[in-house]
Amino acid sequence: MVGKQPVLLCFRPEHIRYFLVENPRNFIKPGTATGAGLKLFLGDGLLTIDGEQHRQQRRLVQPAFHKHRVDSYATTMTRYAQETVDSWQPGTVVNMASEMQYLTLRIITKTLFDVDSIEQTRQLGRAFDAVISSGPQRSAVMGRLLPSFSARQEREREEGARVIDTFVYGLIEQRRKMNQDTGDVLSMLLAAQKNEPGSMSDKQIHDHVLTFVAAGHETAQNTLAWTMYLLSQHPHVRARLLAELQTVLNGRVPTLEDLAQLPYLEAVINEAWRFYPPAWRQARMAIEDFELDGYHIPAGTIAILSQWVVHNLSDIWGDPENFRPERWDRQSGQQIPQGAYFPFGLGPRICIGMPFAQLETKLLLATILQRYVPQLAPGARVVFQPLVTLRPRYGMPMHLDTNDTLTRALQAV
Ligand code: HEM
Repeated sequence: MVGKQPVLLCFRPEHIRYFLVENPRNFIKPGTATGAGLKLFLGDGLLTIDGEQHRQQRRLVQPAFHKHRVDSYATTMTRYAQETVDSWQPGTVVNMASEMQYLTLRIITKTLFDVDSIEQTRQLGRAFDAVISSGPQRSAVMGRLLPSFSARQEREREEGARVIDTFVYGLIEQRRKMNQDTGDVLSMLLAAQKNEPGSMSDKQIHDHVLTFVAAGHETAQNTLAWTMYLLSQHPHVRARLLAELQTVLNGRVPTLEDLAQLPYLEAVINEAWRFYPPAWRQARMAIEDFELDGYHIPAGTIAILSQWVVHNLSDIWGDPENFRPERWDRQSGQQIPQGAYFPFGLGPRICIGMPFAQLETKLLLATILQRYVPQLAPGARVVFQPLVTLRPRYGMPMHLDTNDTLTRALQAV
């Protein structure tokens, strides 16, 4: 019990399957019932609605995330990644967490909403930081276990939320005035509003836009920062990855077509998602009583499902403490039972942005590593901050070694 709230901690793959794949209709997101947690910030976006409303809205927005559509974003992703890399100076230290936040925010606002303003992106990044840093305080269950935040943090959160709201409503307004289909997600939402009266309120569009921007960059930025950290701590893995990139790309910018030739790149990112899952826990609340493992569990119970824990079970993974991309090798890798690995969730509410994130993280990492081999800066403190996502608490200061290091790294193996 947490206070008067019955809570169930579920840490086995079969439990993950039970809640997410086999019985999703008996469970809702706790925040949608209590109005707490992410619901406070994201309102009625796809992440924070349930039942029939969720099924209807997911059907409406799904086409924007089909693979062929997402694939068409590849050149924007690599172009922006190159611009970021061009802005760096060899031999300096950058905070990789905020660099990746800026880059992934730029990509999401450009690809999904056709917005490209450097100043606006920086401002939005700061606003999201302020809002997300105060996230757990308001979460339905976890917030009660964590210390309260100060009045100053609360003011910063409110100011952050205001900046984000102004951006989103401004975007909708601007697009309405243009009255033109630009083929992006926002056009699709506005068209649905026009063609299917009652399907989409203005507030609903606002909440979708906000959700896509928030969910679409926060998790990807963490993936990239953690993956670069892991590579800097595992020179053998890094050397093998750099060798693959050199063989296939030989210094040129990666394209969509190249990705099929880069299986180790994919394995490194899959392993990073196992090791440091950006979404480290999910929660579900029972609508009706249910039976699990012979126990009768009452309606209203909140189940916490944790990627962080399940991705580290030694009877499943053998050596979970080792960062070992080889376990993802298609021929010689491990057999992984369904429910043991779920960085994007599972079942009907699996992350709608998964194809986007898979494409983006591979292209960005490959583009960056063509030019730089980032090393953790001396004296950097790397500490987890498990908020809505798993963030590095003090950022990720990294020294930008150039590709000469590549030769040395390869020789070191
Ligand atoms: C590494 C990147 C990402 C990770 C690890 C991730 C993880 C997740 C997880 C675990 C869920 C399920 C949450 C739950 O059911 O409780 C989810 C849902 C969702 N994600 Fe992602 N995500 C990522 C990238 C993205 C991107 C790029 C977008 C949008 C462009 C996005 C949009 C969403 C949305 C809208 C949902 C709600 C889907 C629904 O309930 O129907 N995510 N994500």
